[in-house]
Amino acid sequence: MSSNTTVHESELRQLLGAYQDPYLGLTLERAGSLKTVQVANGDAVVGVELGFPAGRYAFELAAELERRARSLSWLKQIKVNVSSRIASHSVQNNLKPIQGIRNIIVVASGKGGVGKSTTAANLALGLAHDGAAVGLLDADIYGPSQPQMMGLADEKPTSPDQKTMIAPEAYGLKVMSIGFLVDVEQPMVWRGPMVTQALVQLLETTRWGELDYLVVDMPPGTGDTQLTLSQRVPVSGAVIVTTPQDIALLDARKGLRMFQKVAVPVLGVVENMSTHVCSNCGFEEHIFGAGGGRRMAEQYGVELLAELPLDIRIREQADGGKPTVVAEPESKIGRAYIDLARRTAARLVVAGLQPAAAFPNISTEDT
Ligand SMILES: Nc1ncnc2c1ncn2[C@@H]1O[C@H](COP(=O)(O)OP(=O)(O)OP(=O)(O)O)[C@@H](O)[C@H]1O
Repeated sequence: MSSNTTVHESELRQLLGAYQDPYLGLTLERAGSLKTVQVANGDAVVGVELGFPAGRYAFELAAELERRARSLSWLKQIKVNVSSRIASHSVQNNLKPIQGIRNIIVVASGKGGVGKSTTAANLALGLAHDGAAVGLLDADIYGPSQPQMMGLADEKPTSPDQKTMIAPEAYGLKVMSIGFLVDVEQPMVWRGPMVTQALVQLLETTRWGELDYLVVDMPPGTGDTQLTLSQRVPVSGAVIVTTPQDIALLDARKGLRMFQKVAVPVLGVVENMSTHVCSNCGFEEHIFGAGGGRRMAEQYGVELLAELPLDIRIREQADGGKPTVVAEPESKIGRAYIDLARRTAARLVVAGLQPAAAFPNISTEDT
């Protein structure tokens, strides 16, 4: 290799390595994503490997890096190849990961009705949209809504061997729900330990196959059931869904505290129904005040993963069995959900690189 080539390679590596990835919030160098840089006679080939599913962003990133590289006077041609490799991230240290499932992401809320299930469905679909193998476990025992939302209300799991269950599939996702097995019209009268046991069994007896991510729609709230579940399920990270009122009433903070207690990294917060979009004129308004989610995220040192509007289409599409990411992936809201998925997966990567960054800055004395 000529010394010129070595100099060119290190110049190119330095230039591209300094690129700040918007999802990771880190440079490619710091994230360890710049895998190969080869230069021969002024022609360069670069390999970038992201730790999260990137979908179209892979092409956008490649184009951006190629554009930056063209500032180098010696460069004749460049080809940047961006790929994704999703690693298994660590789980609470007393638990064993479930074979075949690389990462379990739980979606939780401080209280009911904040849009946790809708967010979980669109997050799972967003990850799949970007190319990941994804499963969705509806653990919302008090109101299992994933069968309806995923258009699987008339489906049931099958169990040819009477020991394991084959989950129904929708939009490329394996979906398992307590709602497939119990009558959703009947109020659940199970006590905490029964709930946890049933859900752990559901998780362990489903044939998930190889999954990059299993998204778990948790029961709403932060009581004993949720706490035990967070201790029993080997979780890589948690997403907390809130509304502006939830933030004002500090319900969301209970969620942060619960995951801190069980040493599960909080990947971030989603502020749902943060604005209202008028179905007549499309006007978007902060009816509950602006910036609550951002302020809370800053205060507790967690990421604000998304701010989603209160929009009738989100409800209609979810209730109609076709959540926004599949109904309208190119719409503003569809793109916001896909962005949420990328951001969440990227936070897992960062949590692996900088473990302390994923723990909320909340004192245990706080209630
Ligand atoms: N951003 C939104 N815009 C409009 N409607 C929404 C939005 N998010 C959720 N909804 C609707 O609000 C209702 C409650 O949402 P969802 O079931 O997701 O909440 P949840 O927090 O999971 O509730 P639960 O605690 O009862 O399980 C649903 O009808 C859903 O379609």
